[in-house]
Amino acid sequence: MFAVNPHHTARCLHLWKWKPHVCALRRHLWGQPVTVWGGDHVLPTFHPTNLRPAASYSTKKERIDMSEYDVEYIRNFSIIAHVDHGKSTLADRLLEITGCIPKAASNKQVLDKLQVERERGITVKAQTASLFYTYEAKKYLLNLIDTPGHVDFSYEVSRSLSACQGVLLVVDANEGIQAQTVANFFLAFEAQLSIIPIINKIDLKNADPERVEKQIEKMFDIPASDCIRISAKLGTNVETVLQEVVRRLPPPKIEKGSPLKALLFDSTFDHYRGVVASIALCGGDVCKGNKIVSAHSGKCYEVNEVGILTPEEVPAEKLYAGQVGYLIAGMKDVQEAQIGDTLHLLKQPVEPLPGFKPAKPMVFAGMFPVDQSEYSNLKSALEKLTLNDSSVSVSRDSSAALGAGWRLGFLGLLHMEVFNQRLEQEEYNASVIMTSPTVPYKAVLSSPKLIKEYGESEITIVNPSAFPDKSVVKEYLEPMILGTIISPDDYLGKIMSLCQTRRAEQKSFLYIDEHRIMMKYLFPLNEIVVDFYDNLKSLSSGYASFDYEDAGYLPADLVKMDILLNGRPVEELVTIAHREKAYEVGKAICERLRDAIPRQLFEIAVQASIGSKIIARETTFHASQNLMHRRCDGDNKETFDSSHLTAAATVVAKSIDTPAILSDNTQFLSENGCNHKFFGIIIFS
Ligand SMILES: Nc1nc2c(ncn2[C@@H]2O[C@H](COP(=O)(O)OP(=O)(O)OP(=O)(O)O)[C@@H](O)[C@H]2O)c(=O)[nH]1
Repeated sequence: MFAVNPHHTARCLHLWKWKPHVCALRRHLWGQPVTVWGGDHVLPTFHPTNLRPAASYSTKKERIDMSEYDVEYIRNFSIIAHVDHGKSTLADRLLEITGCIPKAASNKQVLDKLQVERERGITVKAQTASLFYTYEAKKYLLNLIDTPGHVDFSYEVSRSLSACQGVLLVVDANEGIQAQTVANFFLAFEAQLSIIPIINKIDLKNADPERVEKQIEKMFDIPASDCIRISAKLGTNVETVLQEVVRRLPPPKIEKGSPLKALLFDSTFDHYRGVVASIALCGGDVCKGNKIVSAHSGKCYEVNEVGILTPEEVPAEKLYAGQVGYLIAGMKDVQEAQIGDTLHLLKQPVEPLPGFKPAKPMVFAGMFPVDQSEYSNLKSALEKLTLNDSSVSVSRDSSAALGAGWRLGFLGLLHMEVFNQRLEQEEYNASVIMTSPTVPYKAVLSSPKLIKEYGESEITIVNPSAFPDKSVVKEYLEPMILGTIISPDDYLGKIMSLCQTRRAEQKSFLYIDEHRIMMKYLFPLNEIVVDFYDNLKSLSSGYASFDYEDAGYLPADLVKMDILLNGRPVEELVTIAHREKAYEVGKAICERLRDAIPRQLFEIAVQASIGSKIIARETTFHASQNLMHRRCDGDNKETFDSSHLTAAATVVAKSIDTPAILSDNTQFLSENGCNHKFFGIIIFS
């Protein structure tokens, strides 16, 4: 549709020197959107001090002997909790007590190793650490998995739980049970794991552990006396946690006498060594030189290395039944390490383990290289990163304005932002343009010709520009979610009216203590995916929490809305809206585009249309109008953003045949870790 303008591309590239982040253009236009281990020879910095002195562990690559840890002395557990309730801080203390890391005030969220985790202060990738703990004169091997708290990463939690027999359910002594506490409890409960409730942050002035214990008793039917009160920050009572892990959690169930049967529950990619697979051994043992087979692909590999994480890699002579560790076996192709796969020895097949339900993407967006010559580099970066994050779905996509790219599916917007940030950071160093996110709609086709073409009558639409016309469709379906909101009852009225404006239907209502309520609502996914959580947080002064689960599809009266610039439809700006809200959405997009497109010496008509009917129109400001949109951050440094903004700027620029330069925006880090940005201006030169 539009020719690529090299002048524009060069300018965009120039702007990329600021290392842009993902922006929520949608916020603006639509009203609101592992560690990679060191090289083979990198030695672990930390080590189980109770096994060998530090001095002997500095130059040679030694192999640890894991044979003394018989299954009855093994405990595999995850730490689960609502966001910020202190999982990673508790993990730090457990690592210190067991000597995995030296005690130091600087130990802060040691297991959050990714740059994105450190910058955002949240866990996005589950992380394993093997702790060695002596209790009543017996040596125990405790395998701990620190998990993320945010709903977008609950897939990481459910995978981690498959390698465990128990969990530490951490609850903040001040905030009490929150939405993700409930969601995580049920994940553990459904997996039939033993649950140890931990009341954390008892050092806080407003801590009320008694109230939280009562909540736990009422909500989860766990006696208050089972709760352990701790301060992970100060280390108060943390040793008790270790003792209770040994006492209350069962050892792993293994198949005695079985040959190797290992669950591949996570993987990371190392540029030098290929796939580093996290495995839990349900039977048999594995060591260097073994020939193993993937039950999923039938491919055979020779094991190069096995080991444990302390949390750094420590190679082991052998891993035994019940143990959790890592395995490197020359899997070079990213498709080879299927999460949920069962590994067994060559010629000794076993019944494969049940595996995992594949992750279901909730949000889709287009991703394009800034410069098309970067396509193959970006492709390889994407392949590698998707190995570290298998919950992202990838398919090819192309756009007239943005060239060849991909359509990616994410578990939520935070997930999408984190994925992009990782792509730009770490060793991938890729510059990308992201288009506005959309949810996956479905259409039940009525046209026999189309049914034949697609090979099925129900199709999923992940790209709004491919939304089929009403004339060939029996009905449209939209994705639904069951949302859980927990809040003090003071905000009840405001929350209920917010939910009403989002087309939600209340399903249940419960007081979890005298003042806190838990409500369940059925929402269209599209209504909550972008700004719902922020609105909820701001109207409840930060006290309400929100979590959701998939609730299938329901019929909906959907329409495809085109956005026209000077009468020309712009493919990349197509959006899908509910008919009831189409006018509101169209008007908001037009107004934002009007503000976003800088003043010209001529006027630009911005219109929203459904079919041939124009439903909203705005005209851009004339150059003579003195309008100032600039916004700067606290330090008065200009920050700006590339992704969605650039997608819009590029298509807008091409639509009016003018090169674009992007300018400043502001950003803030909301409480749930979402990095939201607003852009201020697009200047055309
Ligand atoms: N006062 C106090 N603060 C704590 C305690 N434990 C954790 N914190 C603080 O709570 C904040 C969140 O702690 P994290 O350990 O990152 O929480 P998390 O549950 O791992 O967070 P996510 O991984 O993002 O879900 C940090 O600022 C910690 O310093 C505690 O016992 N007392």
